[in-house]
Amino acid sequence: MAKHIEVKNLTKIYTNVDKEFKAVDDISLSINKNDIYGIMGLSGAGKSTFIRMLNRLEEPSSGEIYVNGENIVELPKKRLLEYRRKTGMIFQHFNLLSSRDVKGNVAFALELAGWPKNKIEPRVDELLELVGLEDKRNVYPSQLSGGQKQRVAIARALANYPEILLSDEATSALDPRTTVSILELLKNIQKKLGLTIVLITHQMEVIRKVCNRTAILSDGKLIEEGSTKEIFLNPKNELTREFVSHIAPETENKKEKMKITGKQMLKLNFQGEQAEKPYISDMVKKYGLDVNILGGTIDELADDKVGHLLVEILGSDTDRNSAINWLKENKIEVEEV
Ligand SMILES: Nc1ncnc2c1ncn2[C@@H]1O[C@H](COP(=O)(O)OP(=O)(O)OP(=O)(O)O)[C@@H](O)[C@H]1O
Repeated sequence: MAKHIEVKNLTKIYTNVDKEFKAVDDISLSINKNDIYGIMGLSGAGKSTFIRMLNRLEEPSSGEIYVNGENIVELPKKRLLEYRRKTGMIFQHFNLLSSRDVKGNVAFALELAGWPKNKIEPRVDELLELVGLEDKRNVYPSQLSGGQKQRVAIARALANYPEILLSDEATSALDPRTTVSILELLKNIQKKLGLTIVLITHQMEVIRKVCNRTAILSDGKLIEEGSTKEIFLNPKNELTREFVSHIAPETENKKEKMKITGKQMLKLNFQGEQAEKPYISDMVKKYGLDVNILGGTIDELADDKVGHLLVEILGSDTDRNSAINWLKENKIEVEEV
């Protein structure tokens, strides 16, 4: 995969009164071309500061950001403007101009970029079709729903054929159903236009639905990074585990009880097609065991699925061990919890 954005030791220090505060603390990561790269963290983790440094709406205190191999931290003003034009951005509160109608809002980005007048209208029509708003071209933002406003903002962000789209909590102000439709739109335009999308969110659902790679931030630091599949399948950090919690509260109680009674609970991690195959019933038949199923989930990811099952396997130690080995031979991860 070709690297599109490479961030090296990026740090942002704010000075409040005379105290220094690291909002982003020495983050290094790589984003490939055509990724939908999710950055997740709690409020105050540094997500906004991080993404705003990617187009230098925020100036880094130190570190480098290579985009197609060029360090954009060092870009002179004119080149920075050009780069920003090729890096669209959408926001939680849409940032539309209330005095302009839908077509005027989209045209604004083209006017700023110096497009000739006769080329603006056909491009606006093309963009409105792309986001499904052809019939709203003469409507003002105050007459639009949140989802429609975000579609206008997306059309505007795509106006100058960007290679990168930055999304700053674009679905946070939307209801769940509208969130899904905007995420679907992002997924479609990514494919259609070959974009690289970087999005920040505090919702793991957003990551699950659209992102192929994910970074988790906490207190300005990168605490985990990898394919979304790996993060859902095998979260390493405590906080990531919490975000991807596969274990319902009642199962947590059972887990505590089992600890007290000395019983062993296993977590089985399935991926892709495995998540739908009847491994447990096959294992029961093969080894003559009993299995107590304590909980389970299947997470549908953007382009894959992962499943988790919490079980207690009842039988002799030898049969149990053989069954566990058989699961492992079938490439199912088995974890003692
Ligand atoms: N201009 C600023 N001056 C001082 N501190 C700031 C400034 N901007 C952000 N911060 C601080 O930096 C930290 C990270 O903020 P940031 O907005 O990047 O976090 P976030 O993860 O996007 O949070 P949220 O989801 O709440 O927006 C916070 O503690 C915030 O108070």
